[in-house]
Amino acid sequence: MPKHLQIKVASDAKPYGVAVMKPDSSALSVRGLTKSFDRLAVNSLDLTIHAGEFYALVGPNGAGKTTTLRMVAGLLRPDAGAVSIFGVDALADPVAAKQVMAWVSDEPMIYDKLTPLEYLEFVAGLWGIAPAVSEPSAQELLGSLGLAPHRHERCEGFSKGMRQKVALAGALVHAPRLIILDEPLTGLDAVSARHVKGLLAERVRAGCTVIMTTHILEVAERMADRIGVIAAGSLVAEGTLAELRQQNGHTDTSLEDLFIALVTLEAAAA
Ligand SMILES: Nc1ncnc2c1ncn2[C@@H]1O[C@H](COP(=O)(O)OP(=O)(O)OP(=O)(O)O)[C@@H](O)[C@H]1O
Repeated sequence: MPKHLQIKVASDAKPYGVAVMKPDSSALSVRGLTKSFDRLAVNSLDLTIHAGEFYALVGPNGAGKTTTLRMVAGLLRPDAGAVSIFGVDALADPVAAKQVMAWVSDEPMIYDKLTPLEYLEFVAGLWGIAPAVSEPSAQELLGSLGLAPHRHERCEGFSKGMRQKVALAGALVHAPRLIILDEPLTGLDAVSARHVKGLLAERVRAGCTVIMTTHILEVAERMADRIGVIAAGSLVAEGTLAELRQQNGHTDTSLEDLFIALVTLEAAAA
C-alpha cells in the first residue's frame, strides 16, 4: 500500500501539561456521568470502551445516548462525573482530548460554499496538518465514501446524506484514535451506508476505537464487538451479542428481541 494511503493513528505520546488520569488500557472511561435538564437525562453512568473496540450504544428514544456522547466529546458540561480518553482527563483538558478523538453529529455542519476537498483541507489546516500530508488522505477519504466524483462541487448542492459523508470525512482527517458517532447511518442510502460501514471497519482494523449510537440494531449486531443498552440514562445491559443472550436466558435471539425485552423490563421497573 502506498505510504500516503496508510492510516496514521496518533501516537501514545502525551504533550507536556496534559491532565492525565490514573493509567488504564481503555480508550474511553466514563465514571458517574450525570446530566439533568428539566429531568435526569444521564444517571451516574459508568462506561468503559477498550482500545481497538467497536462499541454500539443502543437504547430507546430519549434514553440519554446523545447527551452521554456530547459530554464525552466536550460539547456539554456534565453535572457530575469523570471522562477519561486514553488516560487524558477530558473535562480538565478538553483540547488534549479532542486531538485524539473525532465527534460526528447526527446533524452535520459543513461550509456550504466550499467543495468537499476544500472543506477537508480547511479542517486539516485547523489541525496544523501540512497540505502535502492532508491532500492525499483527503482524496483517500472522499474516495472511500464515494464522494470522489463530487470533490470539486460546492457542498451547497449536496443532499443530506452527501453532507453527512463530508462531515464524517472532515472528522477523520486528523486520524483520530477514538471515533464517536451519533446515528451515522440515518438517512443514508444502502450504497452510502455500506461506504460508511466499510470506512469504520477499516479504521477499527487499523487500531482505532469506534463508539456509535444506532437505532439500526442489525448494524449493531453485525458490526459491534460489544453492545451497551441504555435506558432512562443508565446502562441496563452490556456485552457481546452472545453475552447479552446468555444474560437474558436466550440462546438464539436477535438483538431486536433482546432489546425489546430489556427496555420493556426497564420501563416496567421504573
Ligand atoms: N438541550 C436539551 N435541553 C433539554 N432537554 C434535553 C436536551 N438534550 C436532551 N434533552 C433531554 O434529555 C433526555 C435524553 O435525550 P438524548 O437526546 O440524550 O436521548 P437519545 O437516547 O439520544 O434519544 P434519541 O434516540 O431519540 O436520539 C431526553 O429526555 C431529552 O428530551
